[in-house]
Amino acid sequence: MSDSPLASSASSVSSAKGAAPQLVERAAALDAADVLAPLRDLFVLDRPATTYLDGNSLGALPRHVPARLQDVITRQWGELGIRSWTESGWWTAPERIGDRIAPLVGAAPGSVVVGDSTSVNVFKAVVGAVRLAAPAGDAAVPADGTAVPVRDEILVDATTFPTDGYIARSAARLTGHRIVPVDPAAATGPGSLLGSLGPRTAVVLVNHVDFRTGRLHDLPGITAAAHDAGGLVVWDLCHSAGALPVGLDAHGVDLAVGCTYKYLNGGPGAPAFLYVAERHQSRFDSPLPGWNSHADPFAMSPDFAAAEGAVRGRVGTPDILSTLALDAALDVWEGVRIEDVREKSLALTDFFLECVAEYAPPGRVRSLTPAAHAERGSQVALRCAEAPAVMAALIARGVVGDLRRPDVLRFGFTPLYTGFADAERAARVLGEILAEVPAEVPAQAPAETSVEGSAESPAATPRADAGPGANE
Ligand SMILES: Cc1ncc(COP(=O)(O)O)c(C=O)c1O
Ligand SMILES: Nc1c(O)cccc1C(=O)C[C@H](N)C(=O)O
Repeated sequence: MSDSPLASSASSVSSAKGAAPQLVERAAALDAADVLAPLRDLFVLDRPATTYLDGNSLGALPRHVPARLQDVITRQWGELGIRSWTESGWWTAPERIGDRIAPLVGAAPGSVVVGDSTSVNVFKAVVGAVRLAAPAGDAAVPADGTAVPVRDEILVDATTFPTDGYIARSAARLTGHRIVPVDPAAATGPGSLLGSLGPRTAVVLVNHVDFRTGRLHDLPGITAAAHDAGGLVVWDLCHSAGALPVGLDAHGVDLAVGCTYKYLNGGPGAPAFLYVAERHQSRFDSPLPGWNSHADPFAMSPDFAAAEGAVRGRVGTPDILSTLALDAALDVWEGVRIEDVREKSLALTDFFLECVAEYAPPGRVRSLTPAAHAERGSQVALRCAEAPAVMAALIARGVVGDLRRPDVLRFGFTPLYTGFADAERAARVLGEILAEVPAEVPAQAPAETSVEGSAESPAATPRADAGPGANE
């Protein structure tokens, strides 16, 4: 792998065929003024050969992680062996590392724990939330005999990453609730999240940023509205943790989950995290109470007594190698302000859209990502009729984004290591490829954001993912 400093990458871009000089110069100026630019050297990036825009699927490797893992394996495991559970702090790693993630998502110490996959944590959070809400079937019957509707509905983001939907449906079957699919982006009306809240709402499960379109949902507004209706909210932060300020405590979120292998760079299959608001912790009743969630695990008691705090969200023995790789990866956040990350993320995605408008032949791609900053996460999704061939060609030329079938090109922008010259190069290579790949059908779908101009709400896209193909 070769890494080169920003300056040499900018000069290689400026001499590139077909580059628009004003964009190359702007990219160089923006990179030079970027307060986060020095962090890029903390990562292994195959530059200039590769422009890595897939940190919204798998974050890049921080340089120091291999040596730290080597120590965990050879010294902590090899030499200390079983003693490392105490002497190397293995036993308390899930809550200690949770406390390192907490400030990045606006959570108090003691409210975040790492472990298991996001999917498993969605299960814990949804069932836990249902148990915190008024139990289904427990209708209060007032003196006049009028039945009060029970809280028997789980509202689920209809555009959710599939695993959340599958797990919510299973949780609903187990708890006797019904699933109500809702559109979290629609302001009001039938089918909208806000319009579906009511006295039957027990729990709302929403993705903070839509994995496909990059749309950022209104966490403060949805949380407040769900509470006004008497329900609880579970947020999936996979695409926002480490990409933008979340403010879990400030906005009164009940429970949240997220993965650590995207913007937190914890590595493939790194453990996920679970947030339980302080005010709910004493009543949080995990559906997966394992011995690691017990108040005194080594009592090995047949009776379960839940630990205090976020620790009760643990289940069984943590995956120490992955957990400590994540621990090491989090070092790159030392002194980094998430507000600076957000500012750069928006500037990067704005600039990329501007470059795409300059380089892409008219009408070949349309942005599904909202133009409004308040509605945008840290990725750009472009609808393109020839997306599978185009993404394969992009990857072959060193621009690594991903494809979401059938027709979405996704580009993730990770402010810790993505620069403005990367955005310019990616858009330029995309333009070259689009000029070579013949158009299948005119891409003129309405109600999307044209990269050439105005912003409108993107339509929900059909989902047909079945398994990984070329960078899926
Ligand atoms: C929003 C969201 N939730 C959940 C997941 C996946 O969960 P898991 O870590 O269990 O694979 C992803 C991505 O894989 C995701 O984007
Ligand atoms: N977790 C993934 C994996 O193990 C393989 C490939 C992709 C992923 C992803 O994270 C996909 C991602 N959540 C998405 O937004 O599409």
